[in-house]
Amino acid sequence: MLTETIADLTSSSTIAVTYTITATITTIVLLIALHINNIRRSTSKGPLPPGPKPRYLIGNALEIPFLNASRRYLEWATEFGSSLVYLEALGNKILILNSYEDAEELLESRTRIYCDRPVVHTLDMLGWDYNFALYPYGEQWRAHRRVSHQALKPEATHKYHPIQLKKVHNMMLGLLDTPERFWEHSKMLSISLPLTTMYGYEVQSLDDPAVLAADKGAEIGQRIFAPGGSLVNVFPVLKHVPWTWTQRLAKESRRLAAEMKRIPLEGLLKDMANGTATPSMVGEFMERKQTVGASEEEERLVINVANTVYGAAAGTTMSAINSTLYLLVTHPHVQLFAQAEIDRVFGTPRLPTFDDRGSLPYVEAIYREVMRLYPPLPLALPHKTVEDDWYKGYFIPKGTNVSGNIWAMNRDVKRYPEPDTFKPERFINIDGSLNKDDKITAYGFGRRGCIGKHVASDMLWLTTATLLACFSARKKRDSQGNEIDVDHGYKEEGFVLLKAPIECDITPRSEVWKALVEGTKDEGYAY
Ligand code: HEM
Repeated sequence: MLTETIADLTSSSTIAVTYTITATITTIVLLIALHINNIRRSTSKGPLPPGPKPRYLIGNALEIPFLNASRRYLEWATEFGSSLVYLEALGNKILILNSYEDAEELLESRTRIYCDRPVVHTLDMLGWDYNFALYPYGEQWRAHRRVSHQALKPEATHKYHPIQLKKVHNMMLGLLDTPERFWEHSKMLSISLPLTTMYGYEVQSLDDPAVLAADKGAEIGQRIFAPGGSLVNVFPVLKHVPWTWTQRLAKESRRLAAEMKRIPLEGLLKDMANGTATPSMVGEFMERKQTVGASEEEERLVINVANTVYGAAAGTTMSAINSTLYLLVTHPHVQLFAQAEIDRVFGTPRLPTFDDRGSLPYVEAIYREVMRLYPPLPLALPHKTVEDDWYKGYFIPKGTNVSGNIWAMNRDVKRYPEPDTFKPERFINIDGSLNKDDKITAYGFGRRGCIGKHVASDMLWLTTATLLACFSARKKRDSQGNEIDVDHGYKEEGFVLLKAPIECDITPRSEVWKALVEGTKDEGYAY
């Protein structure tokens, strides 16, 4: 007993000593590296773009915003009179592009230089090494992007139309039953669509184990990725130190990531064995594997893509749908105008289909304007330069993390007068047709731009058109008949822009529209 206790004490004191030595060496190495970096900064190959003055050694580490970052960067752009804003934090170089022209030139025309991603040191610890959206530029990223391109290219997206129609109709049925739970219906649609298209997996409720695993995993990821969230982000060597807070969370995250893969895959294999599988990307691959064979590497790629898509699609889609409802409720005249367009084009009531997209320019303009005003990822995802570059007389060092500030570029008063006002008509010509401003910056830029943008665009358009056709959404009224204002809050935490839930009345436009929605129950109501 005594020997065991002594052995325990000895091993814990050995660990403590190892930990202290590692931490001390790391700190010294880092201080030297930061000092060298400081010297290099002042002897760089040209002036760096303007930005807040860096402090000795730590640079702008104390100024990097975590909450509402895109707005803070726009303020700096105004303060320094420059669309380019440059910061440095603990050796990390950061460039923010606040104008569309800069993003177009650097991230699109010079995409070869700007197509890398910053290294995320906690990626493998978290079990997120499947997520190719965060991969550095290189062969692994290219292989994953090729697989996803096959599944998500414009010519392939019509495959998903029947399932998108069914899921949107399911959401409308949910709104008939429990309109006050709009936020849950929107989450259900945003989550169930990628799981169905990738695995043929039908989510039954928001308590589905695959959904819970993904939700909890994303929450842990947010905590660890957040600035100051984990010291491993700053001192990668700490990855190897056991029994830390990060290690404990990372272990749980790895378990959840494994569950996220296992649950839908097992469901798919069972459905295939029973002959009940619905078409899906992983399902198609598994069939090919069973008939003509496929390597383990090919299987790894396909499963990685399926899980990346799930993570990339759910939060972004939900953000856009929630903004759509908020903007329609707060702009009733826009709703009425769109409904008049739908009634005029349809003649008699019927549910919208994808074939209607070209005939409803005002509905299209609403989609464009929602994405302009509230881009779901206001700073997109950071790119990284693979070599030195020069632009507008400034030097942009190799290894700089470059973010396109979509929030700021969409508020450029020269391109969009009254930029904070929701005005779908800014996309409409005098003759009622759509103008040529169809580049939706919300999907990002260049080679790293959103690969799912065609699927996302179809989904968001259909949801907007069907919601407008079937329902009216209005502010609630108090007992005196006065309108109750909605919560106008937004929170930009980490990468995603989140709309605070609003309370409103969502009612069918008439008994005819209600009957049309009810008629979709035959398609199969999943929740
Ligand atoms: C409203 C919906 C969506 C928005 C606003 C959105 C936006 C974005 C943005 C801004 C990026 C980063 C682009 C950059 O680095 O310049 C991105 C990347 C990505 N998106 Fe989306 N996205 C949406 C939906 C989807 C969907 C539905 C899918 C899949 C079906 C998807 C898959 C991806 C993937 C895989 C990447 C990483 C691309 C890479 O690094 O190569 N996204 N998205």
